[in-house]
Amino acid sequence: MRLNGEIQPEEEERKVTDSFNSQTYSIGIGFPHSQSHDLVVGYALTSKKKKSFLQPKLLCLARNKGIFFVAIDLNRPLSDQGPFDVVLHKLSGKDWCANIENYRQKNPEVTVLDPPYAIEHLHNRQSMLQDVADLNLSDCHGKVGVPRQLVITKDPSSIPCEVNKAGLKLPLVAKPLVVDGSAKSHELFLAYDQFSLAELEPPLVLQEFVNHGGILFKVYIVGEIIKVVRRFSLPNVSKRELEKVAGVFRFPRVSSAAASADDADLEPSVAEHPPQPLLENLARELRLRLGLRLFNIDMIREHGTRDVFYVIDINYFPGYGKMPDYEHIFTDFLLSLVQSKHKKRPAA
Ligand SMILES: Nc1ncnc2c1ncn2[C@@H]1O[C@H](COP(=O)(O)OP(=O)(O)OP(=O)(O)O)[C@@H](O)[C@H]1O
Ligand SMILES: O=P(O)(O)O[C@H]1[C@H](OP(=O)(O)O)[C@@H](OP(=O)(O)O)[C@@H](O)[C@@H](O)[C@@H]1OP(=O)(O)O
Ligand SMILES: [Mg+2]
Ligand SMILES: [Mg+2]
Repeated sequence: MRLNGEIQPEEEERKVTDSFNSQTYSIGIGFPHSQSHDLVVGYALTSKKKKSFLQPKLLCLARNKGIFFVAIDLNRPLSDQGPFDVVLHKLSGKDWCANIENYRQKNPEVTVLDPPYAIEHLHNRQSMLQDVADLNLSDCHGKVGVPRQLVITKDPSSIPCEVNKAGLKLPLVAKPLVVDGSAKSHELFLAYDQFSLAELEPPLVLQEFVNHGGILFKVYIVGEIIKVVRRFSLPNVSKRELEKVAGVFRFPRVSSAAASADDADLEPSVAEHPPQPLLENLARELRLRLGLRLFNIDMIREHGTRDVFYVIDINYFPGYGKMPDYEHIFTDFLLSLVQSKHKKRPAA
């Protein structure tokens, strides 16, 4: 069976191979299990996301489990397409948000991952961390907070004074306030003195830099599943360095690199993952409060402590393609959505 618009593993394989001009790897294409109802997942994703997420290994496994991925045609009304059981989306723009929200309300039987108003909450670096700050999570397994931060919306010349008034400690990480998927919204700076910050362009968030031994934990959430990976991050800034250096310095997307720090030879006190019960608490609370099922959390451990953690970033529908075992985790998650829907349905 081929659904209208369904992406085939072999098609995706060809595309991936063509675009990277790399070695072709062969994938066995199985037949869907005979199930009373296959699961149709409509997707609306950027081409970058399609490439990283819809990998042949995901499409193959999905097909074997009776899950079919179908591209949503953005030039046709959503109501004319499908029917879908699930809609996966990550696209920017007000039109798309209005469109998908309207579809969601008219089709309550379709699971839209996730509601656009909930995703919107993560598009601002102040609102994205508000729920973590409100949580004030501190239990016997550790403490999770957010670094102190200040929002600057206008007049960069007022920054030095605002930073003093707020009593923020240097160095500071300057981040664009709005995260809209553009490269610019990931342009970050490290500021060693408050005067140089006047060079930057608001709207910005100025966040205290927390020494964390150069290692960051990416906590991926897929529904109820949590998967943690280690990534390289910025090194500690010593007092001596802070006294000697002045200025603002742009730094690269160090922790987004596919190279994982999982196999690196690290100091155990830096490398040790955050305690599982703490992560479970945090993930459960954020899932509920944010109303999202697909996101990741960037977490760091304050250097020299065992159990003081900070959340510095939350991302919607992150790069799951880099998460080990993502194809199994994701297909199981999609199937669980339908199973829980059937359970909820009252007996006829
Ligand atoms: N407050 C902080 N203290 C220490 N390091 C930080 C802090 N904020 C950011 N960093 C470092 O800068 C990196 C990028 O910051 P952040 O994750 O906020 O940006 P982003 O552009 O949203 O990244 P992503 O690619 O994860 O979306 C972090 O992964 C971490 O290495
Ligand atoms: O670049 P990747 O695909 O790996 O995914 C990154 C993703 O980019 P994409 O959604 O365009 O793919 C980013 O989204 P935007 O903020 O730019 O919207 C953000 O979520 C990063 O945190 C992800 O990296 P990860 O946190 O998983 O390392
Ligand atoms: Mg980040
Ligand atoms: Mg981010």
